[in-house]
Amino acid sequence: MNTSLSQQLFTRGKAVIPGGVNSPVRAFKLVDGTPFFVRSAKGAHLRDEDGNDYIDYIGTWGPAILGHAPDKIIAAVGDAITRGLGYGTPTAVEVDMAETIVRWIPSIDKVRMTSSGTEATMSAIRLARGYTGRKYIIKFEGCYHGHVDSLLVSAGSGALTCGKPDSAGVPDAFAALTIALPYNDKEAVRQAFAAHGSDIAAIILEPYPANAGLYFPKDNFLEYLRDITARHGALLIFDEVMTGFRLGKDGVQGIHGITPDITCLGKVIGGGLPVGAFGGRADIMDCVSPLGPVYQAGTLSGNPIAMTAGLTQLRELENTDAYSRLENLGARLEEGIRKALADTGNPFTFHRTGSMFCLFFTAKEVNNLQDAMTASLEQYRPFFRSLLEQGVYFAPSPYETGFISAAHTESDIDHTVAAVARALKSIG
Ligand SMILES: Cc1ncc(COP(=O)(O)O)c(C=O)c1O
Ligand SMILES: N[C@H](C=O)CCC(=O)O
Repeated sequence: MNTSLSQQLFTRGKAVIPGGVNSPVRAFKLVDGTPFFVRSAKGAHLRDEDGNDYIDYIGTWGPAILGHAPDKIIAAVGDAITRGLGYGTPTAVEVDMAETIVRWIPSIDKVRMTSSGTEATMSAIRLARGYTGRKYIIKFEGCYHGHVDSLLVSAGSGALTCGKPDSAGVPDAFAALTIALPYNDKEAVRQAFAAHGSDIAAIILEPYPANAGLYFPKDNFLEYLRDITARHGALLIFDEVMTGFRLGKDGVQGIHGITPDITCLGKVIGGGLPVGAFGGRADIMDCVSPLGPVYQAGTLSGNPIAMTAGLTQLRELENTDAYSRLENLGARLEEGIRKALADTGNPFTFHRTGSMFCLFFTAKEVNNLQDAMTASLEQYRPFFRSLLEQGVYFAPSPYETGFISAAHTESDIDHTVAAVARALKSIG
């Protein structure tokens, strides 16, 4: 595979952009590689500057649930830009977007749009502190909530990939207000509330953690968190930036029948453009400025082009059989990968829910960050490289989740399964 143009661009990029990338996980640092530079994308495929084609399982890190550049989103955005790129005034499409989110997610009475998932989680914890008048936030090790100062404590995703789960630049005084606990550990949560109960403003979590691999709640962990927060007057914040509208219309909360107080959204609701949102119960959301004392704002928040892209994507999800297609494609991939693992005698752990999946290079059951860290990086590296050389793009880090889009074809999936089988054989 010729990647000379990508290599030249990376050299130029590194001279003027830290690490040559605008978000660390793109740098291929952990897999000792050179990132490919994308020229165009359509459906489930990426084309790089050298003309190589890849079946993509990153999907812009989640937003591209219908695949890249879906015709309907491109047409809607094309139409919207003829009326201007943004006005800094309220628009009809923002109201349509808010009504759609409120209709799909029963725990949300009111919602405020932001320009990223980071802004959504940052605003949500400020709101929780403002509403409760308390200072501590509980998060879980390996969960990633964007690059919010006080949430870059035991963080997943690029922070974990780059070996910096506790970022430099976060004052000790901020980090001291974040209590990081192991996911799925009810006893640790109980002890934190026993020690600090009346000072805990909120628990924030990815209900299905997907930034240190992908793992799931067990033994009614989410129900336990709902109960203990309610008993102590703390808020429960579900960060569904990744899972919201990806796993169905009402996210993980819908799957488990849990009502969080605040929900953070992003990725899919932007249709590929920069969007985030946080929403929840009316009495909590009414604490947000201009109604209440918690300040929150954004020059480009609710940008009409981004709202148009996101709303078009949500309507497509509502009006087509996309979720059942995603489940079928996911099941096909899972069956193929499990067979490849069995055929090659590899005992690795594979997790999937709907269109999200993760292969851990460990035989251990994975229920938290510590389990996820037992996965072998030495095996992931050549596995990743072998796939890439076969034109299949999995995440350049074992701590990220794979995404399938409704634009993947059965033949894409079968090609991928064959590539995975060859990659597994090649690592022995
Ligand atoms: C669960 C979760 N929360 C928050 C974020 C932050 O979103 P963004 O990168 O749009 O700021 C991300 C991804 O980056 C995420 O996966
Ligand atoms: N895992 C991250 C978000 O979900 C990856 C996106 C990024 O940080 O660039």
